[in-house]
Amino acid sequence: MAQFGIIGHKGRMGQAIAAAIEEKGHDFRVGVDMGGDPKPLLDQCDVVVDFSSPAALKTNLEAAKAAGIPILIGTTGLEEEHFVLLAEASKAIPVLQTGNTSLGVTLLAHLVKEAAAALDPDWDIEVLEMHHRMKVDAPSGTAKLLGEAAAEARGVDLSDAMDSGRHGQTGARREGAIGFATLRGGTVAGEHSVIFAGLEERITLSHSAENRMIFARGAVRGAEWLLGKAAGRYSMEDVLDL
Ligand SMILES: NC(=O)C1=CN([C@@H]2O[C@H](COP(=O)(O)OP(=O)(O)OC[C@H]3O[C@@H](n4cnc5c(N)ncnc54)[C@H](OP(=O)(O)O)[C@@H]3O)[C@@H](O)[C@H]2O)C=CC1
Ligand SMILES: O=C(O)C1=N[C@H](C(=O)O)C[C@H](O)C1
Repeated sequence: MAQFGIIGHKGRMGQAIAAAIEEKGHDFRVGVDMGGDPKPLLDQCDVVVDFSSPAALKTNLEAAKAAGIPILIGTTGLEEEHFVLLAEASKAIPVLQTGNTSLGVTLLAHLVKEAAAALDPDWDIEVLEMHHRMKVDAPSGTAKLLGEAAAEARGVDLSDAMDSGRHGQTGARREGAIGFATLRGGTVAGEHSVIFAGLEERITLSHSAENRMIFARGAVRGAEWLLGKAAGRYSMEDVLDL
């Protein structure tokens, strides 16, 4: 049994993770929310999961480092500056960051990588996602993760290839672009499709989250896996040994 800390514990994911921790027979030790200081609390924990806000990342990494415990970060909407912080923290503690902790999406990313590597570069790649009306960032962390998988297989940088938010007189599709389209509405837990559009044929690889417990269970599995690991930067692919 491990002692868990949850940052963002009153949120949608925080609540689901508390349920998944109990389901797996662990102990939910401390919860941190907006305005709370994680530093003194994390001393009581073996591992911490963070599903809060990009603005909280620096403080959360510092608190995990001070407590000397692994941290799993599921927060999305991260920018370049946050990835620099993650790299720095991973020199001192085990850090797993991912836009999607579900086992299904982790496998999907693997399949996207294989498909993008196998298909000729004239197959256009588009990523489509839909989430609930309360989601605050776009494209989703998962959409970016899937785009990264495709970009890596093609040997390009996603920041160069990304084409997001088309509107108006866009001109013809840019050669080699990886396009992103975002839908928001209702209570959708998470829908992602990667479409490979060739000449007169199309392949679509998709994942549907029916409930956010899939993310919560994956987060607990990832956190369990981090216990006892050496300092370093880890992914869900490491957890599944893909
Ligand atoms: N990687 C994955 O598999 C998944 C990732 N996510 C991501 O997780 C994050 C949270 O999602 P969700 O639970 O739906 O969002 P919610 O808004 O429901 O929850 C966020 C929680 O974090 C708290 N919070 C906000 N700012 C801070 C801060 N500075 N310090 C500490 N706590 C803070 C909020 O408190 P308050 O309400 O007081 O502001 C709230 O309790 C998002 O980035 C989302 O995209 C979601 C699902 C799966
Ligand atoms: O905010 C959400 O809800 C989700 N966020 C993650 C993302 O941005 O991809 C993962 C999941 O799809 C749900």
